[in-house]
Parts: sequence; C-alpha cells; structure tokens
Amino acid sequence: MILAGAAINQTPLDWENNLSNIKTAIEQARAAKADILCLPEMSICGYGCEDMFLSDWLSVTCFKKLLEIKEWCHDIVVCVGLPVRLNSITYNTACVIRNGEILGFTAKQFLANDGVHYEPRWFSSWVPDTVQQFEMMGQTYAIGDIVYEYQGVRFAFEICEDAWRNNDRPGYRHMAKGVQLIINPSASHFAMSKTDVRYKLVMEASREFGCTYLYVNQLGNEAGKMIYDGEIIIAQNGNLVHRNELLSFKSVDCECAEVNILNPLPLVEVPVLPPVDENREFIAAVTLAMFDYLRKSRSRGFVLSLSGGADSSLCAVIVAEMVTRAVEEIGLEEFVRKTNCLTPEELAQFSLLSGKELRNALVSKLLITAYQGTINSSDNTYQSAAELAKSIGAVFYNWTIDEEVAGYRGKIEHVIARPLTWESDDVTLQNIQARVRAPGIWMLANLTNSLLLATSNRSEASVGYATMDGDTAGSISPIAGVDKAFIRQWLVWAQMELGYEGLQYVNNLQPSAELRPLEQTQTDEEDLMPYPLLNQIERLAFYDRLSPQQVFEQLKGTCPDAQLLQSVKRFYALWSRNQWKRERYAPAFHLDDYNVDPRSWLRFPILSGGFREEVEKLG
Ligand SMILES: Nc1ncnc2c1ncn2[C@@H]1O[C@H](COP(=O)(O)OP(=O)(O)OC[C@H]2O[C@@H]([n+]3cccc(C(=O)O)c3)[C@H](O)[C@@H]2O)[C@@H](O)[C@H]1O
Ligand SMILES: Nc1ncnc2c1ncn2[C@@H]1O[C@H](COP(=O)(O)OP(=O)(O)OP(=O)(O)O)[C@@H](O)[C@H]1O
Ligand SMILES: NC(=O)CC[C@H](N)C(=O)O
Repeated sequence: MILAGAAINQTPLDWENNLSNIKTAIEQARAAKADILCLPEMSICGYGCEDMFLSDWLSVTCFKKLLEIKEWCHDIVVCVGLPVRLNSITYNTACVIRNGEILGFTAKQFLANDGVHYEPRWFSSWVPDTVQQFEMMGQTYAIGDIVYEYQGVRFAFEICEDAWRNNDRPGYRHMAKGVQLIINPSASHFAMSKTDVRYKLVMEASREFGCTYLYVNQLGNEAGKMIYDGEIIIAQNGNLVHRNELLSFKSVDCECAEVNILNPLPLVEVPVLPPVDENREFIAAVTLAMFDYLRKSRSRGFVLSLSGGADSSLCAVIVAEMVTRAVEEIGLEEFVRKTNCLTPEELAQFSLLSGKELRNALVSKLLITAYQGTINSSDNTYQSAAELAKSIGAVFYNWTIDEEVAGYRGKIEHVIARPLTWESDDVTLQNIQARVRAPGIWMLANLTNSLLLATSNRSEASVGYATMDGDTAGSISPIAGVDKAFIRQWLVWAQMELGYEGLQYVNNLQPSAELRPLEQTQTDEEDLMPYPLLNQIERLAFYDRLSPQQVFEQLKGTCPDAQLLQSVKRFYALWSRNQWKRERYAPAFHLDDYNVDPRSWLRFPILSGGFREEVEKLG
C-alpha cells in the first residue's frame, strides 16, 4: 500500500487558498498512486480560526467545502480535518472519504490546553469507544471513535494531542481492536528541538502498538504567531520508513512511501536521531514565518530602524536569509508570484542574476532601513548599521533626530518652567529619543505599504526594557520569542556559518541603548543585570513556575549572594510593573519552548501585588 501525507500551508478562513492546496495535494498523491492520503488537522478552515469555531456558520461552510473536496477523491482514501458542530457543541474531526464517499468523522478525544493551545474554549472531547449518527444536509453520517477498513487494512486515528497523552492515548484502544494503521493529522506548533519529541512519540507508538503510523503536520505560519514545520513521518514497528525536510516554503509538501501493512517490517528499537542544531532550526522557522506573514498580510516589504545593535541587525539578517532560502527552494518566479515584489520587467532583469547578487537585488526591493542617530549615538553603531545594510543590499537611510528631540524638550521645559536634566529626568530624556524615532520610520512603512519590524527580544519584554510607542513601535516583532543571550550567540554563528560578514561589527559591540550621553557609557547589563542571569531567573519563574524563594535557592552559588538577591528582586519588580507593555507588543512568533506573550503562552495579571511579600522575605 502507498501511504501519502501532505503538509499544506493553510490560512484561517482563506477558502480559496485552502481548497487549492487540498486539491493539489490530492492530485499529487493520486499521481504517485497513493492509496491513502492524510492532510493536517483542521485543514479545510485552518487550525487557527479561534472563536470562529464557536459560530454555527463556520462548520456549515466547512461541510459545504467538504462536499466539494469529496468529488476530487476518486481511487483514493483522503483524510481531511474540519470542525463539526452538533447542538452547539464543536468537535475537532478528521473525515475519511473513500472514492467520493464519506465514510465517517473521527472526533478528537484529548484537547490541547497547554502553552499556546486553548482548545477546550472551542471544542468538546469525544468519549472514547463511542460512535453516534448525525444528520447534515439531508444525509446521515457516523461520528466518533471509528475503525475504518480499506484493502483489508484496519485503520483509525489519533488526532494531534491524542498522541501526547501517554497511557490514555487512543492508540492503546486501537491496538486492542486490531488496528494496523494509525493516522495522525496534526497542527503541532514549532518550537526549537520539538521535532525530537514528536519523532519519539510517533516512532515509539509504532513500536509499542506494533503498527504502521502515518503522522502529518500543518505547514508554515498559519495565522500570525505559531509556525508549523510540516513534519511527515511514516513509521512501522519502530522502523523509520519516511521523514521529510521540515519548514518548507512550498504551499504543498506531499510525501509518499510504500509500506506492506499486512506483512510488516520486524519490530526494532527506535533509531536515534542526530542532535538538533537549534541555530539552523531557528533561522529556518523564523524566515518561513516572515515569508508567510509578508504574503498573507499582502504587504510589500519590511521597514526597520537599524541601530547596528544586535536586535535590529538580527531582524535585517532574517529578511536577507528569508530571500536566500525561499528563492533557493521555490525559485525566483514562484517567490515573485507569492510576494508580488517585482514588475514583469524587473523579473526579467533579476532572472539574469544569481547567488548573492540576486539576493541583494531582492533585498533592495524588500527591506528599507534607517539609522536615526542622536548626539548619544556612537560612530561604532553607525558603521555597524551602514556596513550590514550594504552587505545585504538593503536600502539604507541616515538622518538625525536631535532637532525633534530638542523641539519636544524645549516645549516641555517651557510649560513646566524648568530645564530637564540627566540627574533628575533620566528616563524621560531617554524615552523621548526612542519615541521620536517612531514617526519617521512609520512614515516609510506607510509610504511603501510595508511591515514595520519591532526589534524587541524576550529578555527586554520580561523586564519592560523598552520605550512604549518608541522602540516597541511596529507591526510584527520577529524576535520577541527568543532571549538576548541566544541572539548574541546566533549572530556570531551566522557570521561564521552563513557568511554574513556584515555582522563582524555588531559582534564586537556591547549591547547599549545609547540613550544617555556617551560619557555615561550606558550598557543594558549595567541598567538591568547580566542577560544570562536574567534569562535563568525568567525561565525558573515562568517556565518551571517556581516561587521567588525557590528561584533564589536554585541560583545560589552561581553569582555573589548580594548580586543574586538584588537581581531577583529587580526582576520580579520589573516583570510585574511591565505586564501592560507585554500586552501591547506587536505580534511575535512562537519559537522557543515558551514565550512571555500574554495572548499566546503566558498569562499574567496586568495589576498585581508584584510579588512584594515573597520578595521581601528573601532578605
Ligand atoms: N500597570 C500599568 N499600566 C499602564 N501603564 C503603566 C503601568 N505602570 C506604569 N505605567 C506607565 O508606563 C509609563 C512608562 O513606560 P515607558 O514610557 O515605556 O518608559 P519606562 O518603562 O519608564 O522606561 C523605559 C526603560 O526602557 C529602557 N529602554 C528604552 C528604550 C530603548 C532601550 C534599549 O534597550 O534600546 C531601553 C530605558 O532605559 C528605561 O529603563 C509611565 O507613563 C507609566 O504611567
Ligand atoms: N541610532 C539608531 N538608529 C536607528 N534605530 C535605532 C537607533 N537606536 C535605537 N534604535 C531602534 O531602537 C531599537 C532598540 O534599541 P536596542 O538597543 O534595544 O536594540 P539594538 O540596538 O538593536 O540592540 P542592542 O541592545 O544589542 O544594542 C533598535 O533595535 C532600533 O530599532
Ligand atoms: N493541535 C494539537 O493538538 C497540538 C498539541 C500538541 N501537544 C502539540 O504541541 O503538538
């Protein structure tokens, strides 16, 4: 039997895109003579429809689309995901179509409710081992925990989270019912190194249940924040039969493999995968996320206030790498078709270019940068920004903002009838510089219908080390899901491994906001605490969910006690005071195993006791 999985790049409620991808996948699978094709979870409407899942019309529309899809399914079994809403209760289902006939709907039994997932808000769990009939548009269908049969093979489903529930997972009950093939349509979000966990989950299941397992994940930046890696795994009795390249720029990645289910491979220990290189994974994921965000938001390109520091330099390199990777995989013509970034005449000219020349020419169409210096800016950061922009082909503008800062300062000094000084008005004088950088760069974004990139990282977001409506201004925050220490080591790696020579300047700089007079040599780490320590406290507090006392105990001995005490106190005070800022960050991608975005991974009250009692007890 030939099994096929198609990772497809869906968009919530984009019926035209979604059905076109489904049709392409079916055509490709049929061309490869596949017997069974699995598409990802909720692939008709998209997994990220959020509260739309609670409306009656959505599931009705999906059903109508399903009836269209059914007609494309001749000589093949196709498994496609959609919501089914019965008596105001929505189920997350996989529908099985065989030769144009709907055989039934398997409903998800375990709902994802951790981290970025909020499924119980929309769906109800299906009771294991039960099947019901329901009526839709004049026909009766079966829904529930169904075992299907095709070409003498008994198959059933685990739908994404179902497989993550250890001893409760449906696979055990399927095994008892003589199921030989388990199919798993998923929408399993990307996080660095997560593929390893998923691989084990699928491979161990095929071994434990003595079955063939077909796993198919969603692909791309579906709805803005979460990225899906499009993983497809076909396994049998612990043997890896097929696994694809992850994080593809294609709209449809259809993979097939031949398996003998009735006469399977011998049971083996699951082969160990080589360790994941997170630096490579990060750039593959973030570039795909940016590419999808660009085309799905129908924007023309990106605009970036480029300081020459680590954060904005990383954002610039991400755009350059996005171009390199996408063009390499899907080709120039498809890249241009999807981004609409060139006229036909330009495309003809660009077709004559290759390598870095082509990359830089495309970046010049997609990325506008600006250095906005003040008297507090250094030559080093200017050089870093200018050289990096030149090396990747980005448009680079340079202007100063001293005049605007002086204008605001003068007006306020006039009305309060006193001069502002660094001794008494430090933060006010810092923030006005960061804020005055926002209007000009927004103008460029508006002029060119481009997305303004906000450069915040997770470490800054944790402690609110940013000026609201200043350096937080932007439409997306590509790197707010990763911490500063990761960013700094990544930039060194990218200079060496990806050949971004333009990063040599930033890799020799200490992170600095450059908002105070130069003689005061401001550095982030002096204002806050060392970034590695900040990251450790943050992770213990909000990933491991320890109390301030436990965090303090865990970190004892890693630095002098007095420094640790001061840092823990400062962290909790700044964390609590700045929840409102985290509520206002531009949409950010989920990249790591956690993030501090209140609308995805981590909810925290805006107003709180600020851990005052807990922190006071520390000494
Ligand atoms: N719970 C709450 N809900 C809503 N608003 C709340 C609030 N608590 C305070 N606020 C308000 O917050 C405002 C202060 O916030 P905001 O004006 O953003 O400024 P603020 O957080 O006071 O200061 C910005 C900090 O970020 C640093 N920074 C700025 C810019 C760039 C960089 C860099 O690394 O490049 C670093 C800067 O050195 C300073 O330490 C106040 O007006 C206050 O009323
Ligand atoms: N001189 C500048 N010109 C243009 N943009 C600036 C300038 N200074 C600051 N910015 C903007 O404000 C953002 C916040 O500054 P911040 O110092 O946190 O980041 P960075 O300069 O990129 O990195 P680092 O913190 O490592 O120096 C920058 O990323 C950039 O977008
Ligand atoms: N869609 C889902 O059920 C996803 C949940 C699953 N735990 C994952 O992260 O992959």
